[in-house]
Amino acid sequence: MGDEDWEAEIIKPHISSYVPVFEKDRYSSGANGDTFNRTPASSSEMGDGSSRRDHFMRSGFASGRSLGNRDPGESNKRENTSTVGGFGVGKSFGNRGFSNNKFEEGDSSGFWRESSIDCEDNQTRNRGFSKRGGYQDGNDSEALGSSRRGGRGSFRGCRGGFGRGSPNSDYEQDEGTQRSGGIFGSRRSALSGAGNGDTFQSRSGGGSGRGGYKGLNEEVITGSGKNSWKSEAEGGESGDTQGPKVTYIPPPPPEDEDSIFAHYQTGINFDKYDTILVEVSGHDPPPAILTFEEANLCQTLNNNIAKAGYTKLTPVQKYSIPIIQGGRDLMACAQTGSGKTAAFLLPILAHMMRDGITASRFKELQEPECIIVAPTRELINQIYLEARKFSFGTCVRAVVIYGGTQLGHSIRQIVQGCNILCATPGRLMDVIGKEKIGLRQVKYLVLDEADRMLDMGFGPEMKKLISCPGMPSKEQRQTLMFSATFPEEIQRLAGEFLKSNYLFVAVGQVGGACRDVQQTILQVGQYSKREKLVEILRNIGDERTMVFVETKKKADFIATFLCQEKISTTSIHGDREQREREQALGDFRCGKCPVLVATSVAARGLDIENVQHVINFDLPSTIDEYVHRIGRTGRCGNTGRAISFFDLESDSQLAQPLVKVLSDAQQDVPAWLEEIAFSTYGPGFSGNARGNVFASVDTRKNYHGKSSLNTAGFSSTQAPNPVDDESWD
Ligand SMILES: Nc1ncnc2c1ncn2[C@@H]1O[C@H](COP(=O)(O)OP(=O)(O)OP(=O)(O)O)[C@@H](O)[C@H]1O
Repeated sequence: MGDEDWEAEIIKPHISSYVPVFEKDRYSSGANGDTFNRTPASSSEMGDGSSRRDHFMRSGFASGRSLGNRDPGESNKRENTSTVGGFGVGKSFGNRGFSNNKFEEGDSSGFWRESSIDCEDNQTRNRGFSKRGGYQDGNDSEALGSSRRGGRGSFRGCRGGFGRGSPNSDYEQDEGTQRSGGIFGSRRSALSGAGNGDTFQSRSGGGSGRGGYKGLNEEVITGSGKNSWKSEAEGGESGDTQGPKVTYIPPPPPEDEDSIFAHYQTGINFDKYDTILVEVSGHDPPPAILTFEEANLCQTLNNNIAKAGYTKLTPVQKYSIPIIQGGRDLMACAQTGSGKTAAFLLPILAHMMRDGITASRFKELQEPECIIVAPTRELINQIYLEARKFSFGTCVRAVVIYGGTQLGHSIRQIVQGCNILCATPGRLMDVIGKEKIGLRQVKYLVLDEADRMLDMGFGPEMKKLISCPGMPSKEQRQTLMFSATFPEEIQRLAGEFLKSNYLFVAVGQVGGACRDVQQTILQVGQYSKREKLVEILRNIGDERTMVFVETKKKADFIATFLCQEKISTTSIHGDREQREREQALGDFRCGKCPVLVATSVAARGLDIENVQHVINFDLPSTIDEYVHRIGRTGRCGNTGRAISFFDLESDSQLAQPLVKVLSDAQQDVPAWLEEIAFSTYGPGFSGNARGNVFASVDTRKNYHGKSSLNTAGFSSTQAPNPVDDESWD
């Protein structure tokens, strides 16, 4: 059953995007009201669905935020048992300033491939955004999320019908949602969507007074004509003159050395990294290094590496560090949790130390030598913390800026001096537009989660970035791309950003899952999922667990449900305020809430100690997303477990790639899953056939891959890839 059904069901009463606050006298609530302490439920409370339901309905929602007692999957099968509480108490459905504006779709430029996949929101948005003021009759939780933000008027940017990602996910809805319509041109006057010339209505229209179609909680990038690269700083979230201001200033990270260098231990399988095959392709790659000493880093960097607890290089580091030090462009693909961040930070820092830096404090225009972009706020913040750690005690100053926070705060950070700028794309374009950041000195451009940064959600932004005035051409800068997954079509797009002689490093199988994660696929129908989830979580006890669901509203729903079940839970997704997102992550990190229900916004990059379990309550729509999600556990040689609920009705299309990922990672493949894969794809499908170890490698057909064990000296005798005269670049 689709999400639509659920949305239809919940038209009234409205559902808050918040995990509700519960009655304090009954339950011990977390600091932000989001949490419950996990205590075993009494059998009477847990007895059956109806008692749970009653309990759930009775249980408070003190703020009047209510939630229907069903998950999205149950909507039209079960009787509607809408809760008491109504909506809107304390969460206004104020004047959102929606209008009936229509935006002509602009030219989608042809750079990005179109697909026929429609975005989630063509329907829901059309329901939702046509009202001026008042509340939306669309009544999805996104709408509520918007209203929560006090009438900011938002447009989430239908993905224009050409997304690889899950149409209902909010993954893109961090920085890129509202921009994901495949926009290259003006944001103000035209909204590129599917590129088919159709029109669709803006959710926010221009009525927000914010000058366009910003996401629920994002800054917008817009402009037209010669200024089209510029941010609509004056009208955007970041603008000071229009629309409600985003005032959130994130608390500064702790400054003491212990906190800066806090790290978790590598796991028992860390040494097994040495047995992973590595393939480097491209002309004339430098030899890999085996030790940190061989990298010839300066003493301060070496000290910082030691304080960070790094004694041995991971494979991606062994290969990437010399490549970057050699001045080459790089596309590197290595499994989740295997140290890609340090693989680019260390050589960049080494060069900056060697070459000297130019930025000075309190210059109006700061000109960083390095720009790092990542798709989510939490991830870019994490990268910043790594940059801060490795640059500790040096003259290099790293700064982080991201959406959902006060622009003035970002600018204040920048003007204090900025050599490495870690940014989400939207905020980056804002500060460029405000002429706080100049690009002339950029020597290193890093795209973390590069496949995500280049897809239709962020790709247009990235293309704008490299076209910005002042940005050195690709020949003059070093461009570095890292991810655990690199679909071939995205690799092709990357050519526009990279020098033609870039090197491609594949550690293990491109897009493969981390072998340290034990993967289990359970056949669970959607009506049984909640029960199964509770059963699993009770068995798990207090071990840290991330539960992935497909939509924001479901994240709230499941988090609320788990709280009802007295399982300490918090949630993170794109409709939550940044403050709430950070609080949720903090509560999860410190163990106060051992369960984090998340959408795909948390699927990539997040490195949280001790996440022992990932549960895919809903499987994602793409296998790459699956690989990233389960990669939140089993990091850095530690082991982890991933359990996925496979719903026969909705997940069959994933059976075949799942079988492949499981077998490639040497996991048990359930017979029933193979059967589904077989029946879906016919007798030609051979799920267990591993095929080429590097099934998907460097898409430039004229490059031989040179494989080696990452002991660097040893070269395997793998047959060379077929050579083709033609190279796409
Ligand atoms: N050489 C090393 N020795 C010890 N720990 C390391 C080393 N390299 C990285 N780590 C640690 O391993 C963890 C995972 O690293 P990182 O987050 O860079 O992985 P990643 O490959 O970027 O993962 P993802 O694909 O999920 O983004 C971090 O806690 C990091 O500090």
